[in-house]
Amino acid sequence: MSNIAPTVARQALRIASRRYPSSAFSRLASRPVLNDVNGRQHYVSETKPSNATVNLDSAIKADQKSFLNQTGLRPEDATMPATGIDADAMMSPTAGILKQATIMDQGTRPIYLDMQATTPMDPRVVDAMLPYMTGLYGNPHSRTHAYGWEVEQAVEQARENLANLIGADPKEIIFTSGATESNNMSIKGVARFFRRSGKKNHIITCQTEHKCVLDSCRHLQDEGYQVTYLPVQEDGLINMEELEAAIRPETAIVSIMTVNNEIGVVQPVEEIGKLCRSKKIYFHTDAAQAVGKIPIDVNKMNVDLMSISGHKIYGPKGIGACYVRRRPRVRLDPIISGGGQERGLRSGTLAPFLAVGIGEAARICQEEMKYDSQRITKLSNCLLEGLLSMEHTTLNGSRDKHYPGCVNVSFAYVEGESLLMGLNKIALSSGSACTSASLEPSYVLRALGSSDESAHSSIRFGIGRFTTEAEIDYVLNVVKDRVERLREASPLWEMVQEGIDLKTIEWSQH
Ligand SMILES: Cc1ncc(COP(=O)(O)O)c(C=O)c1O
Ligand code: FES
Repeated sequence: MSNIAPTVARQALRIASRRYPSSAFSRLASRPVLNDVNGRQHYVSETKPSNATVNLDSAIKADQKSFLNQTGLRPEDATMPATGIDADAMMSPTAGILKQATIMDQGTRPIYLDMQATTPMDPRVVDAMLPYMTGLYGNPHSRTHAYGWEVEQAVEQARENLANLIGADPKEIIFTSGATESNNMSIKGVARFFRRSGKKNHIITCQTEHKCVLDSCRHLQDEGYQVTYLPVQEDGLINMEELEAAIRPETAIVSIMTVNNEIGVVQPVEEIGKLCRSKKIYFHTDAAQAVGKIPIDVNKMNVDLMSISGHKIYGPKGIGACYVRRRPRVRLDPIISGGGQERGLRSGTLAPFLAVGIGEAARICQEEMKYDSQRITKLSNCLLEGLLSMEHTTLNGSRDKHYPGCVNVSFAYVEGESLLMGLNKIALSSGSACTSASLEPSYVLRALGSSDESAHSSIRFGIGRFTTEAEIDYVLNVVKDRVERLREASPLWEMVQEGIDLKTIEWSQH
């Protein structure tokens, strides 16, 4: 079907473009098509071939080559440590670094280092989705004709890809709108099922979870549930003994995330799973930041429910999945009722183009995890070594139990917001996207025991599949420069340089 699908889509496009000559349809229809080695067709972007048809390595090399052509730099200059390169010169319109920030052609943009908030869609994902937005428009739940069958087949293939990525059975994958919905569905669903049986009324989670987990628990407290919010240690990890001590006979579910979105620490999920299984308690993990980035096996980890998000794995926004174990069977009440789709757990017509998107994203993640992980680790080490070479600079969270694509660093004696403003040519965040609008210090860093000042002076650098070495060089150079300048302007920094211990000073109150 993969051979037929794009052909049908192109036919639909041709018809639509004849009918609406000045529409997006006609622009799409006039784009040339390339066949890949499997005979699949891909639309070619207006300026360069789709990445679907080129090896990523050669794409990166081609990008570097055009960067060098534009800048006139020699290859050895472009890859050498950042110190010799003037950061502002690199950002000049002729330098091309801004354009390198995005693989799409949407004009110049800041360098994107906010991969925890969202990732750009991989062009191969866009290619896979396109036919399902045009010619293949059937309802996947239609059983009586080909329009339904052909999209159902594509949705099931996507389900299989996701299942393969986490070592599950495709029947255990429930499509949702994203990790927020999957978290709500898992925690509220299990809690409400148990309340009906009147046996269990206790949940265990952790203080550094994503807001949607914490808020789901708060809602359940309003409904009469008891919730334990476990603290974390200084390195951001939970203490297994504290978890064990928190378990009660009435505990229905333990919800602890795999990779933290602010500091990148990896919780001991395998141990948590083992403990929960031995106590016959369901284990849910929010793996939005982990799936596709680090190896995940739901059976090895004894996970019963797992939340996954499309837009964190180079797939589309608005779709995610929930892994719900079948053996032993996990019981939960659906939060969305209706036509009984998705094993009755999530009613509503599926969006096939989004399902195909997350499925293709999962396939690519699985195929390229080793390669991506090596690249990201190399870039991350480079960035981290460079940042930590500045004095009074620390990594937040554990260094060894850590996903390298998330580097959260505290710059003492620098005000975080001023630093972010000084770094306006880099898209960065000082915490999670949903809370960064407030100037409150991050609750995650506070839970690690950071002071307000330290939490305020922290920045999260998110490295991903399309981040380049030149970008990291540039970022390192500018951050060093801005931190130095801000510190030079700080009276506190001057006192520290003079050897005064700030803790011994009694500040007068006005
Ligand atoms: C750990 C974690 N959980 C849940 C979410 C929410 O995911 P979604 O945007 O798919 O609802 C995010 C993303 O912000 C996240 O980082
Ligand atoms: S020196 Fe390796 S990424 Fe900068």
